[in-house]
Amino acid sequence: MAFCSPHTTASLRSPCTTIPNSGFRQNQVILFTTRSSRRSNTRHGARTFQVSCAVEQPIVIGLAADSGCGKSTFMRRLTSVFGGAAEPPKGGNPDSNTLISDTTTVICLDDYHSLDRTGRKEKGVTALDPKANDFDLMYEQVKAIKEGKAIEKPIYNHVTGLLDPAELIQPPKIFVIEGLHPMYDERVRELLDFSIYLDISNEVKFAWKIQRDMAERGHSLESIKASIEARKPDFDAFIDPQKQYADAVIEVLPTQLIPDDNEGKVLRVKLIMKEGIKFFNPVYLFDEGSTINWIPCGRKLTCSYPGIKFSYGPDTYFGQEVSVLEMDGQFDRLDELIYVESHLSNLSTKFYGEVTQQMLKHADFPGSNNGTGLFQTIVGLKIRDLYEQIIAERAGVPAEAAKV
Ligand SMILES: Nc1ncnc2c1ncn2[C@@H]1O[C@H](COP(=O)(O)OP(=O)(O)OP(=O)(O)O)[C@@H](O)[C@H]1O
Ligand SMILES: O=C(CO)[C@H](O)[C@H](O)COP(=O)(O)O
Repeated sequence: MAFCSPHTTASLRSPCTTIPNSGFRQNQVILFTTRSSRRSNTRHGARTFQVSCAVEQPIVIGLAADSGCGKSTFMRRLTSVFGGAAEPPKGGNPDSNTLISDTTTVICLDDYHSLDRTGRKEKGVTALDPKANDFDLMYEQVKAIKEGKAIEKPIYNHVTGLLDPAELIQPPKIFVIEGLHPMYDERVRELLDFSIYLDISNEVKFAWKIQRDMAERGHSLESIKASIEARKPDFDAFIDPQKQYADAVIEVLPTQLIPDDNEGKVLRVKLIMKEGIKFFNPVYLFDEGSTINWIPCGRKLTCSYPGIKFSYGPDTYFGQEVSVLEMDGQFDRLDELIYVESHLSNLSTKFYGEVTQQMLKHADFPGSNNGTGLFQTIVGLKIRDLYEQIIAERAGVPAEAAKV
């Protein structure tokens, strides 16, 4: 237990002062307890009370996906839910893969490649192969962060293909590990408070890769095809199986609204949510646990061809009970999303229309007119809620008191 200052009246959001050699620092998650009784004197709402404060350990979120499958876009939506912009560490390596905001630090697990680009080529392994990654170090460092300790994390430089000198990472409130293998190693998996897998079907992955790598990186169609084919066996062996461990999966498929569609522009997106996860109540449409098909196009929602279809219901996924919310099609007018939002429950919003507001705020992000953006935003809100509930439980206060 570290003291802010004895007998200070403070609010839940007040920062502690730095306590030398304590491992505690300013602006970390702070829990308040009185010395006499934890529960009876904790702050809720506008009441304040005399406190001492202890810094809590970060919560750890895992986000898994193949390269080019929307992890960065998802992270931008997540950090926005917490209210701040994420930036690379100030004054550090310009090729750092890390993004830091007031609340979150996102590290890219590519930084745990044990073989650089040349090393992989010499050994004939891809970056997806566990042999090219240092899982012992990954485990030790994620564990250290979770215990509230700073780490010296290596950097994999995507510009040069080399392993650069390490960067200092301080424990944040929310630590996100994104990349190819957040749920691969059982020890790392056990450290995760919540995990997400972005499951992009081959057809869609191909369409996105072409769009980005041809338009933005000058790659040829043939080289993109070859790169996808070369990665596929290792993707199937080491990356894809992680989805069975995820608490939420966002699955992106070609639309079923256009027969034999091969353009990949209209998407069918599923949000697969595991049942029975502490602090995570799956979102539902109309009636929890029922099976629902809903075509909202009409007076309240403008839909051009091929329209929009929602489905919701219980299912099983790798033998586990899940709820699945599905959206096929795309929005014509994003402001009308409020109509859809008003029919969804358990969204963990703080006010009516927060999903729509978030979507409008980032209307220029890829996927903002379809289920990818909608479900990424919803998962971001669920993570905020999970965070607040974990913090509240640790503090022994009602969840309301730990709102960010
Ligand atoms: N929801 C989406 N809808 C359409 N295109 C998308 C979507 N998400 C991502 N993309 C496309 O995929 C590209 C890669 O997205 P993003 O940078 O978020 O992925 P990433 O997983 O972080 O990639 P990498 O690991 O290679 O850095 C984007 O430039 C965009 O072209
Ligand atoms: O799958 C990847 C994850 O982003 C990359 O291909 C891997 O990190 C290797 O990077 P590079 O191609 O820059 O050498």
